[in-house]
Amino acid sequence: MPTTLGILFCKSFPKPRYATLRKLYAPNVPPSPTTVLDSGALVLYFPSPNTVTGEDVLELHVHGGPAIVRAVLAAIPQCASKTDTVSLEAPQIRYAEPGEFTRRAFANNRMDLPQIESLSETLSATTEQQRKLSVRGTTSSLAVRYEAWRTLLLQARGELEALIDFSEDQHFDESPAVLCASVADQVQKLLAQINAHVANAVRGELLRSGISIALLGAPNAGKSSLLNRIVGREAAIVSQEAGTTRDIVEVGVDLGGWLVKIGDMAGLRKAGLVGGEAVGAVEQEGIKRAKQRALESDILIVVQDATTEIDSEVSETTRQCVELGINVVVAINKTDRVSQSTLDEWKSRIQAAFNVPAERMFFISCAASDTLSNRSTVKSDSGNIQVFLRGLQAIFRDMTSALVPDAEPDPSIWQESLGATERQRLLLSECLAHLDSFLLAVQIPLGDDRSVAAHDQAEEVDIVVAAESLRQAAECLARITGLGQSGDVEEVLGVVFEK
Ligand SMILES: Nc1nc2c(ncn2[C@@H]2O[C@H](COP(=O)(O)OP(=O)(O)OP(=O)(O)O)[C@@H](O)[C@H]2O)c(=O)[nH]1
Repeated sequence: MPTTLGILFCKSFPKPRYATLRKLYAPNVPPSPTTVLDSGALVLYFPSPNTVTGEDVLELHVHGGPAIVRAVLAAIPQCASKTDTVSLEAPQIRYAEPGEFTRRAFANNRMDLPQIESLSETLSATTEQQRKLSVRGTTSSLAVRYEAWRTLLLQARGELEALIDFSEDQHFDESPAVLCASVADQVQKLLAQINAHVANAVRGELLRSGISIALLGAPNAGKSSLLNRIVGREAAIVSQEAGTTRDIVEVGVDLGGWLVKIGDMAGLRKAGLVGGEAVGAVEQEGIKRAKQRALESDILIVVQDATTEIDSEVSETTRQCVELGINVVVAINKTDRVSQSTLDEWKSRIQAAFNVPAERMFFISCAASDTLSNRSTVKSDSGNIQVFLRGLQAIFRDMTSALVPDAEPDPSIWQESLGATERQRLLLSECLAHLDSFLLAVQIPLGDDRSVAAHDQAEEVDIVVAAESLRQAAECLARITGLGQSGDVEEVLGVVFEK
């Protein structure tokens, strides 16, 4: 196709992969100084197949004036109206549909489906960690891994089906029982790998959708003040009046490269009369929502006023969060109002109340004057807020770094697992369910005590059912890479190009 456009240059077609300076002329009229469209365009020609789409690509870098751009765009379709001396046939020239280059790249095997999904994420990445995550997925390594797993399953299924296809007197090098055991062994190893991959994909999801943080504490503990210090603006109302925050105030912020969603919530206190003051229905509803939000968070920050006692409602909800495995951090606030000896006492009190290790305990003062909006330039850290933020970031790093299975020779491949998208993760979970069915069919115990020893009586094993489970598991992997049902490809491309 680009050779057709040679008519624009009135000169030799540029040497492939060299940036060449060319005048662009109006097509189909004798070239003259009056038919020049752009006096100096940079032209780059990339012949297929090693191009972004796998097809010939011609890039015209013209001067940026709207009139020049308009004239060149108007001239391009005219190139197709007559064949020039170089091209054999005049192709249709039209504007590309949204995402068409990527679609063509996929059709010409220049990109696989996981790469396209990552490209979509690269384009929507807003934080540094999201950028790193999406860049990891733009190589073809994820697709290569899925395809290797699928091949392994197809081979395993082939071995099993040999047992069905051949007659009983057929000679096998291995007995059916040994063969079943060997296939089951391979499947169990694969299952462990996919499980580790899925666990990392869940961690990657935290980077993509943001880490959810809940601020929990008694009324007036300083939750809104802390939120404002973290985000560097007055996102929530701060007041001396207890019970100021009624509903959840959600704020999304980029903290050191991580997207976090912080929820400032109503202060917890028991329903009924508190200090002669009634807790109204609206506040009660706020407290209910606050507890729920805490239980659904990835990180719970308990804000404790250093001048008051620990509230029983706060400690109860915190304990529930600890039981759920939620990361709990305690920020002892208003340190400007108490002595050092009181602060020392707080350490043991917090440990006893919440069982939180010392590195998850921070002594802060939200009343201190430096603001976080200029935190990169602030040298002093009055209020210890920056120490607190660094502590939080260490937790983010911990929660979002790849888990590497023991004795893994190449940890880098597990980094890439973080880049697996939610669609891939769901299909992998489906694949795991089929592998479990397979192991059940060959009667390998499920659960932690999985044994690689196959059932001695291989004749009792339902080989047909087992082989079918392997086929379905392999199909899930095929759907991830776009080798499965064509509907999957269209669905993914549709979602990506919609964005
Ligand atoms: N001295 C001192 N006062 C603080 C500090 N942090 C917050 N305060 C004050 O404590 C009061 C309550 O602060 P808020 O941030 O509104 O507390 P809250 O926990 O959001 O309160 P509710 O919305 O009622 O749950 C305000 O008057 C703040 O100025 C601090 O570190 N030191």
